[in-house]
Amino acid sequence: MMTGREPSIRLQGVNHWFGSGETRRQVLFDISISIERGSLTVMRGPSGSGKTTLLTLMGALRKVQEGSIRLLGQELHGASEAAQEMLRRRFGFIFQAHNLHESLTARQNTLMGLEVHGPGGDAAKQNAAAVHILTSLGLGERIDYLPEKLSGGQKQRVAIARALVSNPEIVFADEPTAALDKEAGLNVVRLLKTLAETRGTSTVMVTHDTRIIDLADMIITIEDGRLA
Ligand SMILES: Nc1ncnc2c1ncn2[C@@H]1O[C@H](COP(=O)(O)OP(=O)(O)OP(=O)(O)O)[C@@H](O)[C@H]1O
Repeated sequence: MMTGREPSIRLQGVNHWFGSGETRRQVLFDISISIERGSLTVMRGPSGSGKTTLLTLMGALRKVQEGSIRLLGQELHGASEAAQEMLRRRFGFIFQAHNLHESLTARQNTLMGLEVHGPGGDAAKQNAAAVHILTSLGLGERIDYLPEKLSGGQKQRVAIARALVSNPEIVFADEPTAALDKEAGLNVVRLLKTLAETRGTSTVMVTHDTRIIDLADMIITIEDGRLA
């Protein structure tokens, strides 16, 4: 369990390689970072610098090759697939390909974010949580729309609702506001900030959006696989 003082995420001496033999190439070099509970951390850097690789390592979506990654007090390096899966259930992921189910409405897609926690739970409460989060993302009028009736930015917001409806302890996001206009993008960040303050949710986000960078508690800049 989370102790009060342990950071949400702590990396020490993380190195990472892709490929094997002749084509083996190091893409991350000696990364050490500590991310506090309830903080908004922005990761930025040039294309190909290693941001997505680092984000997926932190999210327990990729095997740790060298170094230590502690998430919510648990060491990832050497952890079993089952242990990693248990951790991932405590996270929300917002990636660019929103992968909504085309046959499900915004509400039903959002409720899918609760399915990973297994059956059970109070259906009325779950529905209220889905409606609440969709409304706070400006989709109150679109709750029962199918994705085909939504714009790219609206679909993106449904994907964000799905990632947040379970009250994850850590949110990992890769350019979550890329498809959104200025106002919608700021709404997403305000929502994440509110979750940070009220629930201690930590967010790690890859973004180049300067308006979001201004709101960050910590900025991580990666260049050629190294912290700059
Ligand atoms: N599966 C893979 N196999 C081999 N090389 C990879 C793989 N994934 C990424 N790379 C390489 O690792 C480096 C870091 O990639 P990564 O996607 O982490 O960068 P990025 O900073 O997220 O880039 P972008 O901003 O363009 O998304 C790049 O040189 C990339 O070509």
